[in-house]
Amino acid sequence: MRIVVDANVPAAEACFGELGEVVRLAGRDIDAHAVRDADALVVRSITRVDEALVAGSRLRFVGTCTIGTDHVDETALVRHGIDFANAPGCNAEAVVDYVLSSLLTLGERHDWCLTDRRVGIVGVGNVGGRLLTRLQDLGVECLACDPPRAQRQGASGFHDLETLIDACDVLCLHTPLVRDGPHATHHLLDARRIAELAPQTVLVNAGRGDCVDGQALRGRLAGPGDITAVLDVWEGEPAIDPALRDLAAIATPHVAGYSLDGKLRGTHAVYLALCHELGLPARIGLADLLPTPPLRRLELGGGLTPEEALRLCARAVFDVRRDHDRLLREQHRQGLARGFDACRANYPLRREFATLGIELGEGTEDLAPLLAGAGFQVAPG
Ligand SMILES: NC(=O)C1=CN([C@@H]2O[C@H](COP(=O)(O)OP(=O)(O)OC[C@H]3O[C@@H](n4cnc5c(N)ncnc54)[C@H](O)[C@@H]3O)[C@@H](O)[C@H]2O)C=CC1
Ligand SMILES: O=C(O)C(=O)[C@H](O)COP(=O)(O)O
Repeated sequence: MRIVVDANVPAAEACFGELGEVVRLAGRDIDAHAVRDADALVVRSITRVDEALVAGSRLRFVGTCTIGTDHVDETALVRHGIDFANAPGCNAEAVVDYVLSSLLTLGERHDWCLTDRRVGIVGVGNVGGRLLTRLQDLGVECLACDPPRAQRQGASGFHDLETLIDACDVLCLHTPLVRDGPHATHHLLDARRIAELAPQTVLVNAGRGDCVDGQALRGRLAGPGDITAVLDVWEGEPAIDPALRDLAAIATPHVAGYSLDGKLRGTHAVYLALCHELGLPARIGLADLLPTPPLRRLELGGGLTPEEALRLCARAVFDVRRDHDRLLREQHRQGLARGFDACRANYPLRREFATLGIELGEGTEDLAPLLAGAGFQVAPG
């Protein structure tokens, strides 16, 4: 059994190696020729899996170690009798860490507290739902917008996008890219909606680049310049618009979900699906793959405001400013596309907030609900 695997899938040998011969290829180099003799294909989001890729192959399984599936033509796979799996929820916690790190950074820069903001969440699935829970646990007021869920479950608890645009200080997009149909998300934030954002709004896009009209956003940032953008995803990746990048307060190369935990969950979910497909027992557990985190415990003394304590703990695990700086540096060094991809291929070790245990020293016990709400493990000192 020959299994072609994207080079950016961690632990592929450990998982898929016991099922067959693993052939590693850069995601952008996986083409029809590369999969012609493959039985299974394991990708991430940058390989377009369509009729042209699979038609002349003997593939019987395709797995993507990602949440998003917009790079996969599932109809073509069905046509060719190829089974398909993705990894729902695998890196949702990492994306939430990314959003919290970004908002804590902007709060520090602009002298506001996260807990004073009203946050609108567009797309309340695995990512948006966990963001909602963590923000509410932090005491942040949130409004949710998810028309497909509202249609299925009833409108209670959901608002329309216009309400969020009118009422929220922060707007976080966590929608999949859907090109057609009643809930299409392509340019969900189009020129009109971008113009309607109130001055001082913070827009976070960690869904898909095409959900926002980048040209209109660039115009708003370059013209009035009265809103703030945090962009992890872009139209035209990897050759993103450098003018938009330079206008974004935080610009990162599609790495919001790039915790090691999230990536390994993605690999493991697809491994389980392939084992199931082959009727074989899954011998590798997720715990076998996850190494001990480099920082396991942090003890807080006194003297910090709640927001400072939160920022300190968040930055001990993940600091989004590192990824912003790396993107600028690598794109200046290597050019837009190569720099973008290099940041992702050589991504430094990152763990999730939940891997850090926080001990509360005397006088800091009151911070427990806040830090637990942010996702850390909190133990009394
Ligand atoms: N930047 C990154 O590294 C990552 C980006 N993503 C992106 O985030 C997306 C969301 O991820 P999950 O929450 O795990 O997916 P999910 O499928 O669990 O949730 C997506 C939610 O969006 C809602 N939705 C669909 N159309 C909508 C519309 N027009 N308006 C508002 N809501 C709408 C759906 O009903 C669903 O509840 C993924 O599809 C992927 O494109 C996911 C992980 C990492
Ligand atoms: O899971 C998703 O969906 C994502 O957007 C991934 O984090 C993207 O990772 P790569 O496919 O770009 O490695």
